[in-house]
Amino acid sequence: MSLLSRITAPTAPHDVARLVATLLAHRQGARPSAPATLPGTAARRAGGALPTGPTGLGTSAARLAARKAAREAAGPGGGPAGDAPSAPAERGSGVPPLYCPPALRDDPVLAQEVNDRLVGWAEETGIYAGRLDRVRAADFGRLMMLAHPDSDDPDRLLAAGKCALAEWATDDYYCDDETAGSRTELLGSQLGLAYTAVDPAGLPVRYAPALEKEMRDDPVRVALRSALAHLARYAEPSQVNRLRHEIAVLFVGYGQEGSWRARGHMPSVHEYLAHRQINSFLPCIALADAVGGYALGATEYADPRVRRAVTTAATAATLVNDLYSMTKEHDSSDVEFNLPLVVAEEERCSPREAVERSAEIHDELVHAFETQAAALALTGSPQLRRFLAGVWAWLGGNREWHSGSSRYNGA
Ligand SMILES: CC(C)=CCC/C(C)=C(\C)COP(=O)(O)OP(=O)(O)O
Repeated sequence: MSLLSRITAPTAPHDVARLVATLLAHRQGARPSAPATLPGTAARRAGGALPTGPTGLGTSAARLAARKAAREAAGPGGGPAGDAPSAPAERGSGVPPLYCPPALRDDPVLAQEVNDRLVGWAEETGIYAGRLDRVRAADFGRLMMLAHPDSDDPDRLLAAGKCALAEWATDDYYCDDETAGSRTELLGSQLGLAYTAVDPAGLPVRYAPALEKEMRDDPVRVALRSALAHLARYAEPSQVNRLRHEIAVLFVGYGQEGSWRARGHMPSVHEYLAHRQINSFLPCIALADAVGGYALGATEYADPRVRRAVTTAATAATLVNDLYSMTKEHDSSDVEFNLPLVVAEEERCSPREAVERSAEIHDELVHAFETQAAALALTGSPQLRRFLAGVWAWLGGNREWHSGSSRYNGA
């Protein structure tokens, strides 16, 4: 069975029939049963990861500051009683069942090979120095294995893993981990130089060595440059260029979050959701074809309908991150943002209601992608069909990884 044929309802054999069934189910408000849920994601333990406090105009900045102060006062892992699902055994278990495909394969041997090589590479670049045990435990190799089931090639998976880890390191080092040295006032300067690692600046000869030194002196920039070089062994220039574009967009998102942090701004739900489209896993998802060993053409990738579908999927995948990382973010001494927090703030609802509402929003986006992808598959190229199937598979692998990774489950 092709990956694509698993995107839509399995009962209807014909593509058009499947599309009609999907559209009708959505229009009638029926809730198609989700594909089999994956181990560890079904528990519905209510958590209180969100704060209560004063409401009304102008109070969100105060709440941000108060939350940060409370976390600092509570110390590592601490928090007001009943304010978060912070007991390690409960971590990740407050996530409601999500409408999300299952991971299409589990190959621990392949995952470990990719992970070992990825950690070795991280050590060479200098990212996460002194924290490599945590990187190993988070098992980004497993994420690549789960999210790209149409490649058994560890080196292709490694190339994608390097890109992902370098993008994550950019976030950790520059944006939201003060223990890794992030400082909001430096964010724009650092992102500007980091982008140069991805899209080299052609300087006059006299100035090139100084810039080259800047590139080599910073582990994040070393990692970004090295990751793109590895990917270029497998990707066509148009695919590398696609990644550059997605990384540029990602960096805009990093800057937006930095601006919120700097001025103590709590975004509205619509503002946050638009942000989560750009500060998202799209740079990872965009590699589905390069990792799979084929190329979706630049024109088809840029088709607004394809863009809409792919960005919708990327937002959904990133909301999975929001749901699974709530506890990690609550325990952090830094100011963090996630959808449940933003929903609770705007809707003045309980933490549990905000989590449920966030899960509904996620599900709506996955249904939307499913419908859009089914329609596109009818008229698109074989490469587009395979790509959309790859995006679907990425969603399943992503959720499976989040449900088990020590990054979110407090190992
Ligand atoms: C791999 C990649 C493209 C990452 C970029 C965006 C990113 C860091 C996430 C989508 C994860 O969000 P967040 O900042 O909340 O990260 P963690 O929860 O700390 O993993």
